Amino acid sequence: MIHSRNRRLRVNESIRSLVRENTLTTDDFVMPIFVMEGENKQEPISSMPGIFRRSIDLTVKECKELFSLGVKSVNLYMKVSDHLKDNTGKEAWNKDGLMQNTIKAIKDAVPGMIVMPDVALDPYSIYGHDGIIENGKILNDATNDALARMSVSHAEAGADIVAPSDMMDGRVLAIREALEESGFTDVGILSYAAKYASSFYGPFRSALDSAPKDDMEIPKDKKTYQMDFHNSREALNEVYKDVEEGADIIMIKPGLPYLDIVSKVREAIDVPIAVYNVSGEYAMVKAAAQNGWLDNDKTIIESLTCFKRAGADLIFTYFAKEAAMILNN
Ligand SMILES: NCc1[nH]cc(CCC(=O)O)c1CC(=O)O
Ligand SMILES: [Mg+2]
Repeated sequence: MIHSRNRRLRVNESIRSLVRENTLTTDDFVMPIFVMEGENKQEPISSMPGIFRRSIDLTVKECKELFSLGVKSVNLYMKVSDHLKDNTGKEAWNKDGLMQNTIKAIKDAVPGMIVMPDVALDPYSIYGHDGIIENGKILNDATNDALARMSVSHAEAGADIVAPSDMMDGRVLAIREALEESGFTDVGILSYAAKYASSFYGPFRSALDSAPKDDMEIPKDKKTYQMDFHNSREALNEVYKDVEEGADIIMIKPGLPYLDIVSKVREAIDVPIAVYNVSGEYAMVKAAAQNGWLDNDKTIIESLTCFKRAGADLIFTYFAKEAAMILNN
């Protein structure tokens, strides 16, 4: 006769919720946002149904809505006009640039919103790379100087936390030192510490027109700086270094196919862990849901909860608004 019956704790929703180990709330969400020049403009991103590029005014409106739904952080990406792109990425630290003006506008309208600008050169690079290029190579240290200037200009505009997503070595230290020297001791760094070279970034790159250019003279992919997806121990090596250099929060990216990495890093470190449910993961769920092959709402909540189970504290997800509406109901 069996005495131990695990099904006892599953007989109804009340008992299930009583013994539940992880809970998803809107407190966990960071919403990535795409911004473009202009006024009263909103353009759909075809590979990401339900996601738009918006001008600053409509972005502010969206932020108010997000905040009222309980989403208290946004991660900002700029669609940079072609004529502003070059190899140095200098538009990235223009005091009057699209990013800087967006940060100011959001902090003015929704002061409680945690604003996390993306720090990386790719949207500003004529080559679509996260670094400055010389003789066909991505320069590490020169790129770090640029990222530090960019971060300080974000802090001057009012950013709460800068989020370097480039994967140059030593950039967390370079950014931390520049922020300290400029007096921004309270501006945090969320570092994309273990970021893999992934096919799941496709829809994002088309949203910003930021894919590496097909040119014989430059690397055709990001494999000399982003990590090799065959590796897992290497993620710890990356994370330890960024924490030592002063990262306040570290990020694992992509998300769903990389939950083993999240779990492994969770066991190794005690700083908050962010995970990025990237554009390709969003596109897969949306495509299946639109075909009636998956239940949209249930699949979203299950996927996001799995990030919590794996050990993530914060979730960057394009589902943030939709998931907040589902959870609030
Ligand atoms: N610095 C680039 C950057 N920052 C965030 C993403 C991807 C996000 C997503 O796919 O949702 C990328 C793309 C890339 O590395 O090419
Ligand atoms: Mg690193």
